[in-house]
Amino acid sequence: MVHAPEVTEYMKREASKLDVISDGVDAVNKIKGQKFDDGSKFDTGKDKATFRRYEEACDRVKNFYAEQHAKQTLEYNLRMRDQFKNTVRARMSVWEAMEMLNTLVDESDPDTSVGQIEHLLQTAEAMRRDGKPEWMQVTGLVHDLGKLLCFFGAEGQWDVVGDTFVVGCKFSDKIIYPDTFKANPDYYDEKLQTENGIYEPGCGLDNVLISWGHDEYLADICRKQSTLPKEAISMIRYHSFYPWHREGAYQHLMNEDDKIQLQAVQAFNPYDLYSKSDAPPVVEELKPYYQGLIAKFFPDEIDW
Ligand SMILES: O[C@H]1[C@H](O)[C@@H](O)[C@H](O)[C@@H](O)[C@H]1O
Ligand SMILES: [Fe+2]
Ligand SMILES: [Fe+2]
Repeated sequence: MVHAPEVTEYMKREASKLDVISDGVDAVNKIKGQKFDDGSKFDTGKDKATFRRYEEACDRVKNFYAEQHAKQTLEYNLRMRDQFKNTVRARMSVWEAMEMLNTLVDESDPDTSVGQIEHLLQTAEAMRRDGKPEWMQVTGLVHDLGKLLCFFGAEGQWDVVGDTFVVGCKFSDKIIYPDTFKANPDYYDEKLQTENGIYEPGCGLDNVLISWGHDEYLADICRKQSTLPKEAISMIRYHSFYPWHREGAYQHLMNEDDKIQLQAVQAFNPYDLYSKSDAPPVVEELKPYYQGLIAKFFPDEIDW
């Protein structure tokens, strides 16, 4: 994997800001014990502890996860990957995709009920305010575009949004509402419920099947059709992977490069999560700036 020099430099600066040592397991533990969002200057205007309170969430959120955890099986995952490989659902620009998402309200999210175009602009704007590099701002801008799946024949929202986890090995107890996996057929398959399941220890997360949804879908599109660096692809692919990037699960499946990718994802996370309480952005005012950025990393039209 080639890392552009400016990306490597950026990651070094982030790492030193967060006081993260590059040894992966330690990095996770160290980050877990401290506030890894300290690198961001923006003020949420809301206590950070009030985000992601799933025990107190409304029934909409609880029902969503009950359904998702019952239905995301290994078999389903493989079927979806196969179905998506080499097929195109639509052709449109990044901005058109953002507008299409405008009407979607995410049922899994206890922290926001604004349309997705606003959430994307809030994320990117928080990064811009903090002087983050352009490739990262554009990553913030597009990171949830995979939710377009909702318009492309998804069965519901359970196969599009929500936190993600690994399928094909034991369901981690670091996933929210872990008891709900008792309704998943894989839970009763002994081969799939060992620590490693179908994987080799240290195989690297590139080789691991993450539950199907907007992250896997968009990461694949950006890998193939954008010039974004690997760190950006990881920010997209793992941004919902809270059991890993926040709770430290699945360390036994990581390889050396995943340790670097983890730092990138942790640098991304506060902008995604805490910008949800920012004032709603004025879409038309921001459009020219972000269209300029999009043009630097994406072709005019994308195969979705
Ligand atoms: O409810 C949210 C939402 O669906 C986000 O887009 C996803 O990235 C999060 O992980 C999830 O918790
Ligand atoms: Fe997301
Ligand atoms: Fe998001």
